Amino acid sequence: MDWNAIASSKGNSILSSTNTNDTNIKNSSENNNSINSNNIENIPNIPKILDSNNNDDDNDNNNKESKIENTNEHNFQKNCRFSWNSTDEQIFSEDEKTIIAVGHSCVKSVVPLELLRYVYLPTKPHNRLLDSNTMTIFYLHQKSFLPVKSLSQKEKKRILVTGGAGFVGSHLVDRLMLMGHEVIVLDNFFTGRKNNVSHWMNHPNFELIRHDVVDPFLIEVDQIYHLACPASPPHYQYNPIKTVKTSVMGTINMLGLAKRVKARFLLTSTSEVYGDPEEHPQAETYWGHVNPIGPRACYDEGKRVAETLTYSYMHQDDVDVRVARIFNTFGPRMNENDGRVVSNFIMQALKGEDLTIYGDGSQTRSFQYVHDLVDGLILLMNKDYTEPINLGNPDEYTIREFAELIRNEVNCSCNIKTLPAPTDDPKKRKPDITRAEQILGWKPRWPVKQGIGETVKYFQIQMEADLL
Ligand SMILES: O=c1ccn([C@@H]2O[C@H](COP(=O)(O)OP(=O)(O)O[C@H]3OC[C@@H](O)[C@H](O)[C@H]3O)[C@@H](O)[C@H]2O)c(=O)[nH]1
Repeated sequence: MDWNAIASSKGNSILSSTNTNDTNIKNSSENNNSINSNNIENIPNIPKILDSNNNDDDNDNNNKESKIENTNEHNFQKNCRFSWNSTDEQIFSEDEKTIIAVGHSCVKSVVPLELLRYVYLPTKPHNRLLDSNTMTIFYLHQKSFLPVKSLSQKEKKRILVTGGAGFVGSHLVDRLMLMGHEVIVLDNFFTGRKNNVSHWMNHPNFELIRHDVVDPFLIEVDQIYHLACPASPPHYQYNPIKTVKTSVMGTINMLGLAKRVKARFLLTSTSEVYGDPEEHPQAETYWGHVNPIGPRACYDEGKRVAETLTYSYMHQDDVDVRVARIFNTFGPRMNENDGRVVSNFIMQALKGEDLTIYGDGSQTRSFQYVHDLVDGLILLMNKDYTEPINLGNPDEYTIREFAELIRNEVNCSCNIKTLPAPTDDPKKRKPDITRAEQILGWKPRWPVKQGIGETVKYFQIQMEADLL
């Protein structure tokens, strides 16, 4: 991204201003996604930040067209009158219908949604150009970055995110970066992807390290968000021994690190610790119903041991811990072949294939959008509470209802076909989020339909750009 125009824009530089109300980010370049040696100079989609007062300067018609189109896309402030010092009341637009920001002011995690969308929902990929004639990809050099908050030395934390190149991890990293912290990502890229965080590479606040948490790692940090572990059933069942090792040895290594450098440690546990629940909805006090020798055990029991380890380090060694039990989560950057129901249904619908329901489709799940989860994780990390907390959206669907919802959202007339139910597939799941509401002041803000809309758009963009 060449945002050098930032420096030269008059007055409201998005980098230096704390109130970005008058700042527009525009893409004034061409929208041609295929390239040849003649137009390589005109590499498309290089956004420029211009002073909004300068909008009328350009008399070139073509340029005007592309400006209008891209203004709608990148004008972070147009409809939202967002300020970096926004309060929680300013998360929604004035008509209360549109979400314009994410986060919570009490932990200073509020950032404009448009900034985040700029990296996960570009109309064309920012850093890649596919030449379909020669089947070659040009990777574009990013010269500058989204604006991050300027924090004092006291406020600025060094934060380690294990699994930070994965689906959830990369959204957490985006938010922590925009908040102004220093972020170190550890990932072995089994399910994570460099592209999920490539927009931060070479940023002075960012480091990406290829490392498997199964091996010890030493670094001075203030906080550790421990996410590293494959989360989709086909992925975690692919190599169950490795999944157990990741949960057990990976968590021991990260807890050992937290103990040594006195960092606060947050474990991302899962609703799967409740197994095939006999209590509904599931509160944190429920002990669960897990088959210890079934195909899901490598993940379910792995995470249960990870929780046991976390509280053992707390009691025995005084490690400062947090535990989030994450319920089904979806959003952009899910792996298209990750095998979970949301990405499966969306990809099948976009390709016009049959939607595959496992079993009779009467099993239920409750789906949360990824921004809500990131909000909850940051709140939990920064609150003084050590018991486990459920993070999920209690909006419960049968899988058959969910298939209908995706068909409507994608507007496809695909059929539904049923396949055998997986062994030990939980029959129902819904979080009791009373604790999160009372302790964190958190509840989901994203209606499932709205999150699905963004996710469908993400997969559409990826498909159009031939990136899947
Ligand atoms: O194509 C599909 C995929 C999945 N399903 C069904 O949809 C339901 C949800 O399945 P997913 O694979 O998305 O997720 P699961 O609920 O089984 O596991 C998830 O639980 C919570 C998280 O911690 C993990 O991300 C994951 O383990 C299951 O009943 C599954 O059988 C389908 O009907 N069709």
